[in-house]
Amino acid sequence: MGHVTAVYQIIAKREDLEKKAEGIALGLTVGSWTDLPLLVQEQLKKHKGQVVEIKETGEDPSSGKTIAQLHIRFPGENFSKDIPAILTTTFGKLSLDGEIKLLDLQFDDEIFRYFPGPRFGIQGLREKLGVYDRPLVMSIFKGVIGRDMDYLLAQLREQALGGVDLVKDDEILFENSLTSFETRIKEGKKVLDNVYQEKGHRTLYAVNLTGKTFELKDKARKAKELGADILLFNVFTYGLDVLQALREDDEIVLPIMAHPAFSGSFTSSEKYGLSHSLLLGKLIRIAGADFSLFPSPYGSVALERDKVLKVKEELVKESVLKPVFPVPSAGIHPGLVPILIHDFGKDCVINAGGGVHGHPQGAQGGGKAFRQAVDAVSRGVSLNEAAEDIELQEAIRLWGWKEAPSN
Ligand SMILES: CSCCC(=O)C(=O)COP(=O)(O)O
Ligand SMILES: [Mg+2]
Repeated sequence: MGHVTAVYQIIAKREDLEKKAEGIALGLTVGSWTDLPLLVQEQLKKHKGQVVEIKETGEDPSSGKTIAQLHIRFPGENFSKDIPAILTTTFGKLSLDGEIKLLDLQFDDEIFRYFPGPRFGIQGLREKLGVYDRPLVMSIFKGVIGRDMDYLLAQLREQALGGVDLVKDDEILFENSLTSFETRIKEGKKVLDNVYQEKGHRTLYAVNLTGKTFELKDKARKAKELGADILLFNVFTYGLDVLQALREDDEIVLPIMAHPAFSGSFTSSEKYGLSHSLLLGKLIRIAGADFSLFPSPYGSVALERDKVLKVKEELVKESVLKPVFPVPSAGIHPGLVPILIHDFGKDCVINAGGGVHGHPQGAQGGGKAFRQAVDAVSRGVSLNEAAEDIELQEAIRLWGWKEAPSN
């Protein structure tokens, strides 16, 4: 039946650590233990949680208490092999119980095989695009709420003409009468096919899958039928299991791009919630997204670099599950391309909204500037030396640039 080991960070008095750990191991599994008759203990043994390790990691400056990691093993006998059951077992009631944060869930192979992981992964997406040797560039529709289809399609065309590989809806664009989901897919496809005919450049469009949970599968199947390229999905307002259900449906078979909207409410605290690497990395991967968006260390919603790199590590590390495209996002402009490639390598998606549309030459100029920045870094040329790249130079004049460290 396997097991899951949960790693928690707690803040408590040193002398209480052991008792707390035992309390979690028993409280979330069989309840009391030493009071039970031996026969019952024998019967319940395989359901009992185990304290595997207690590791002191520091001192909380505000309270003087000890910060520690507790590693607790939960037997697979106790839960069905789905994310809601695993999260409720390991961090259900416990998440409400004082200063405790779930840092990691370590699944053994037995449990792992219940989870699909991405259907396409990095390689599958590269094959769709025919782009193998560089980071992908994605731009985001901006300012399309309240606008009609003509406006949206004109913006789509400009972005595609700039040479971006992907265009995604903004996560705040929902079903609406001016630019409905189905029309966006059908009409968007025509625009992108035209750009392909004209320029030979294929851009894929990630359409925002929204609505009531129990309508999503039908809507996603319809999207597939209409020729959608990718589904954008606000996974954290729905739940990871909904993402998994979309991934596992063999009538949908579309790449899924997980947006981090709402995830900050679970991850932002240093003392409560879940770690970024667990939520935006490991759990997104096992549930089956092909892309994971998260704040980059450098943009407008910056997250500490070490946390971001741990997210990336969970998305791409060696595993039986396919790797997920890391998408560092928010406030990205072309001048950040060198440092993003330094941190994430070529297997990432460089994603921008304002950094594309705010270019002096509009979205087309912005897309070109990003592609020029990626090409310059790939050739080993410093951005300010790529003088022939006019759009890039304009972007640098506007937003500046950040040299990557030499290591
Ligand atoms: C925190 S990741 C979200 C990225 C996103 O959805 C977005 O709209 C970013 O837009 P920006 O103009 O900051 O590139
Ligand atoms: Mg957005």
